[in-house]
Amino acid sequence: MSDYKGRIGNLIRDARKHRGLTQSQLAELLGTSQSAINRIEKGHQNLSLEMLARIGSALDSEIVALGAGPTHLRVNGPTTLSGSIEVKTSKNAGVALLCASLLNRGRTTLRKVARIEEVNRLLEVLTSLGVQTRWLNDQNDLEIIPPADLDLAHINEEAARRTRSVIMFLGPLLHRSDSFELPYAGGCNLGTRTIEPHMSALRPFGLEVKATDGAYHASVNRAVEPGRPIVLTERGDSVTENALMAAALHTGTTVIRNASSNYMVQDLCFYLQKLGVRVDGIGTTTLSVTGVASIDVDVDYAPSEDPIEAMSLLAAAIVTKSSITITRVPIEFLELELAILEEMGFRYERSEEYRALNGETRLVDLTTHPSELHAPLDKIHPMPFPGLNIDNLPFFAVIAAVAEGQTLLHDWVYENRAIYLTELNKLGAQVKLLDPHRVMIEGPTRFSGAEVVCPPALRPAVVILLAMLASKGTSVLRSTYVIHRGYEDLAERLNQLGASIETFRDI
Ligand SMILES: CC(=O)N[C@H]1[C@@H](OP(=O)(O)OP(=O)(O)OC[C@H]2O[C@@H](n3ccc(=O)[nH]c3=O)[C@H](O)[C@@H]2O)O[C@H](CO)[C@@H](O)[C@@H]1O
Ligand SMILES: C=C(OP(=O)(O)O)C(=O)O
Repeated sequence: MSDYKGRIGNLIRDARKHRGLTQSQLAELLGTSQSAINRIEKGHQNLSLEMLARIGSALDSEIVALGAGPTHLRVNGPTTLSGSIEVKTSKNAGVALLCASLLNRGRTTLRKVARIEEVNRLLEVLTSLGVQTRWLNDQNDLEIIPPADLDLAHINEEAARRTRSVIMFLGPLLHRSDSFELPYAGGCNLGTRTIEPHMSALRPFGLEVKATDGAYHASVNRAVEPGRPIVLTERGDSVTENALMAAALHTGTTVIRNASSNYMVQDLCFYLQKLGVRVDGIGTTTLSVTGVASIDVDVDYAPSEDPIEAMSLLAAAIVTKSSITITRVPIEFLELELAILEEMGFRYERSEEYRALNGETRLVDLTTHPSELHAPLDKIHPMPFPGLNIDNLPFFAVIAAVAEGQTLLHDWVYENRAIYLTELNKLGAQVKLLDPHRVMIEGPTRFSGAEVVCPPALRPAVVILLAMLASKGTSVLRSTYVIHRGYEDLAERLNQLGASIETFRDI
């Protein structure tokens, strides 16, 4: 019995850390004392079901759900990987296209969609609005049929709050309704992520949004139209997507300046073209969109492969000093990353280029060779595309940890992401946080197994998993929902390459 209480205490501690709360902060949310939380976490306290439910809701985590507790991974290392693995389509194009399907009154079929939790949350939201969605086969083809009228009053708030992508409903919805509400967007906990750029991009289409009581209250003034080019205040991916979607159903030509030309934006542009929207300037920072008054077509689109998953697999091969073949790598979105890796001494071969199913994106197969890496001469920092991808930066932390010498990583983008990289120290790395945006990494590292709770951010969580593959002994990575948010069957697929990763639950 006391063991049972201890296990529940551990679950609560993990969920609290995952939310980034101290014991005192959780106590405050529950109207109790820090010492009570301490007793609960140590398993020294009887808990009523009601208290468990309150803790669960304060931590946004179901503490006790029969057979459905959080999943953890047990990793036995060190591993050498071998064989071949195919890159899946991207999370970020997947979610953008799900939002964009709301522009179309006809049926959208998306091919080979990544079957990940972020997509599942958006599908739950779409279903709650009355959209019919259906997985068609084990190839992950997905059919989406919107209703004549969306049931915005019954939006699944719980699902919506767990993803940031719901913010991309603003662009399509402003054409469907004069006033509507959306719950606040979630996503990775990376510090404050402003939505103001979205507002200033959509204001020219008459959208006004007030954010109060946990919701965005949107109203649309149909008399307002973009009279001059829309200049994005940030070259963000989802803000560009929102502006594109708003422009798609605006008759006339809208010019969007300082647009992101990143991979998910390009996939959205190709999809819009299939819907009959004219988009010029794809791949550049000035997009010109000639919209149509209504869209009602049955359309089929295949988003491209995920450059971030490809980078994750490259990092897996590098830290485990393995030779593997990674197929369907969207090379045009990974060229800079590979150039830096080459400078660091990474050896690999690449095949001839071929096209993704969207007929546009250039793909290659890469075969990695075990390489002795050294630190790069200059610091590594991300930039909007064609710079080094912002979501790829964390993978350079674990790569730098196996390289000889000192590497400086500068994540100017996110307030809270670099700090999670210091979790690598639990496995023996030397990652020094210089300030909230910069880490200095000293290699090479002899990783050794440890227990780590997933940080509340997708990429840093995967980085820790990859270091565990290279760690001697057994490691445990707890509460892995955040990884499933962006990767399909990652552990199983790494196991097919020879890793030893077991998935388990506490209760
Ligand atoms: C669903 C989706 O597609 N998510 C991606 C998208 O999120 P998303 O488009 O939502 O990114 P954000 O709007 O949160 O931007 C990321 C951060 O960069 C800052 N910023 C961005 C652009 C800029 O020119 N200047 C600037 O300062 C923002 O203030 C923010 O702090 O883009 C991020 C940055 O590539 C990626 O990490 C996310 O994976
Ligand atoms: C930050 C990320 O995602 P999101 O925008 O969905 O939080 C990511 O993909 O690394």
